[in-house]
Amino acid sequence: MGTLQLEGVYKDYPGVKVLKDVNLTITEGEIHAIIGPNGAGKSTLFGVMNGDLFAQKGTITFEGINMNGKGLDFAARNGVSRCFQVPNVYINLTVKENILIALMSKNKITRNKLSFKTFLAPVNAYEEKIKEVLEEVGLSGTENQLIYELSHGDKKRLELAMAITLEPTLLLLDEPTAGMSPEETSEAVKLIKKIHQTRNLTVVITEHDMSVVFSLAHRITVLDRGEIITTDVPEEIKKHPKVIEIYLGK
Ligand SMILES: Nc1ncnc2c1ncn2[C@@H]1O[C@H](COP(=O)(O)OP(=O)(O)OP(=O)(O)O)[C@@H](O)[C@H]1O
Repeated sequence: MGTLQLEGVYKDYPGVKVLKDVNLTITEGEIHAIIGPNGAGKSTLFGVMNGDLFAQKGTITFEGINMNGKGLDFAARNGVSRCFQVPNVYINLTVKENILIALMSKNKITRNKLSFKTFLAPVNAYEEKIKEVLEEVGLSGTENQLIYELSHGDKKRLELAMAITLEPTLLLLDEPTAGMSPEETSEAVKLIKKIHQTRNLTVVITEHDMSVVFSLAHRITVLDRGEIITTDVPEEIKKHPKVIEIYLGK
């Protein structure tokens, strides 16, 4: 459970070759960080990992299931959830309604199959679950707030709540602390650690903030111009010449 395998993966956009022969195993239960300079292909790699993007060559399997290009819904149904750099939340709805949408999609209830009355009915049934998940991410009491009233950090917490509502075994977090204040960043690190532990998850993050990477990751993969330079434990990564060149400017 929870192992993601990429073998010989190539991903091009029209006229741009991005991922080149990517071979990577994300091991069950680890927190694995993907780092690299801007444009290295980190977001593209994420898109390929959860089937949002189709890799022209290679295989992507999660728990033995082929994920390549199968789409976000397929990934979510098979235990893979993703949070985006810019929180992917419904801005015209309340916090509670956002969680409700995630819960309903998990239970395959689609709005167009239901009358408005029955669409609203599950709210009561899910009330307890909504409360629990908001408490888990530190958003208790915000149920009826509209999204524009939330701080950036709280929008990220809400997106995380929506992702874990889907009960994934693999959670992909694309720059989980981007745009956060130092206080929000340190809270986000604590929250990711807690959720990883209590939910027994495999987690992959991309992140530019090396203090976040080194406080979270068990293993780190360095990506440069679409190629994996190395995958190793943090102590070794800190000594790697390419990492020193990119991140410490030497
Ligand atoms: N939809 C697209 N069409 C064409 N080229 C794209 C597309 N998306 C990304 N690229 C290009 O692919 C390369 C890798 O982009 P990607 O966003 O994956 O890198 P990244 O490492 O996540 O960068 P950053 O750290 O800036 O977010 C870049 O050269 C980018 O311009």
